Amino acid sequence: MHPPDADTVLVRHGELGVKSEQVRRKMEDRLADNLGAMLDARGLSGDIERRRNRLFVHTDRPGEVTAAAADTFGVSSASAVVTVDPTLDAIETALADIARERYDGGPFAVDARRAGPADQHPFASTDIESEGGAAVWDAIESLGETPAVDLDDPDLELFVECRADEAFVFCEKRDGPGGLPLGTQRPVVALVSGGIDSPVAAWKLMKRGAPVIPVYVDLGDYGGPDHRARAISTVAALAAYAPGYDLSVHVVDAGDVVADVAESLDSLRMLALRRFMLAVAETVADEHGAVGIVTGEAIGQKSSQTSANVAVTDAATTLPVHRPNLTADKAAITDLARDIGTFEDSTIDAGCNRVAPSYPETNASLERLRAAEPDDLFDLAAACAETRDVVPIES
Ligand SMILES: Nc1ncnc2c1ncn2[C@@H]1O[C@H](COP(=O)(O)OP(=O)(O)OP(=O)(O)O)[C@@H](O)[C@H]1O
Repeated sequence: MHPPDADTVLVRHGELGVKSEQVRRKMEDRLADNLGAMLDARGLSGDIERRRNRLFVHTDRPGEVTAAAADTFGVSSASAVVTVDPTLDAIETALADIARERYDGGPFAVDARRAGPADQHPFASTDIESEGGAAVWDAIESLGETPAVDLDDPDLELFVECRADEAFVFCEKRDGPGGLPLGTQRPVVALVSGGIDSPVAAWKLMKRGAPVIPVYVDLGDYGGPDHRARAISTVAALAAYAPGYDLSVHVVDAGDVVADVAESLDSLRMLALRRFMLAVAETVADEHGAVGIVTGEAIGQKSSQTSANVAVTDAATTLPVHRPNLTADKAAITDLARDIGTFEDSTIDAGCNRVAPSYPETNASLERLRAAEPDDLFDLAAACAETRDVVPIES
């Protein structure tokens, strides 16, 4: 919901404000570029104006631009605003106009803030709230309704940000993902299986500014075309957050290796496969200048993810393995998957065969694992990675 006359979207970016001037400016540039790409991807137009600690998008489609900003990494919140003179009269008029158009029953509240030196305006923020509140009250009465105020749980919340030269009046603060603008960190390889967890993990790295290079390891008879298609469609859902970035999926055909490992290893099977996948990811990372690998693992969620097993799988690569889900409960990961739009694709029935053994090791030692896994496991990983397919994804 936005003011009927809104022609500007105010975009806030929380964490950038604490950076040094130089870093902040670079990150703001990146954020403005990413927001521009997001608008283009959605067929929206708008002039992006940069001001200290804020971006302003001047647009004739404020609702859709607000939604686009709220999907852009680095944005903490966005509001479609009407801009008025920083006088009590002008603010009251704007508040009353919004109330007349947007009131739909229930209590209201006015929340005002004033930025800048205290003597800049001949009124305080509390004056805006009380005088503005009275104007809203009258506006609701003029509709033949009975107004009520509830500062804690209003149905209609009206906001005012009053600055030296102008005041912004709005009725929604839409939360963005927060984090940092995409592209402000070096890329990482994302091992994406298409399950619930790994797309969420990749999204979390993107949220902190790191572009991802998705890698899917095709398990052959243990996976199949549906499993592969599922992984690709979860990446397509992630790509909606990253217009202008290449999220092509690197599909590595590992059917023979998986079959071999499944036949020759029992309780250590999954750990050898995970190490194989990390080695595949490292090969792709080296080619693309990526500086880490992200997986969807969470401590103890599966037998291959006990704290002991995570330690032995890590030893397969010299790159850092990022596990942003590490301490998250499954329910929280699933909620986030729903919020970011990957859940639906992740839960398509992929009809794959179970590769996990009935009695998996939960406390593996590196010595035992090295002795059991094929001697040339990492050479095989490099060879499979070399012959991979790259599946383009539209963003
Ligand atoms: N076929 C695969 N291709 C790429 N990465 C994979 C694949 N299978 C597993 N991984 C990586 O290893 C992690 C742990 O594997 P696990 O077997 O728990 O995955 P999953 O349950 O199939 O999927 P998810 O972890 O995404 O829910 C995954 O989160 C993912 O990062």
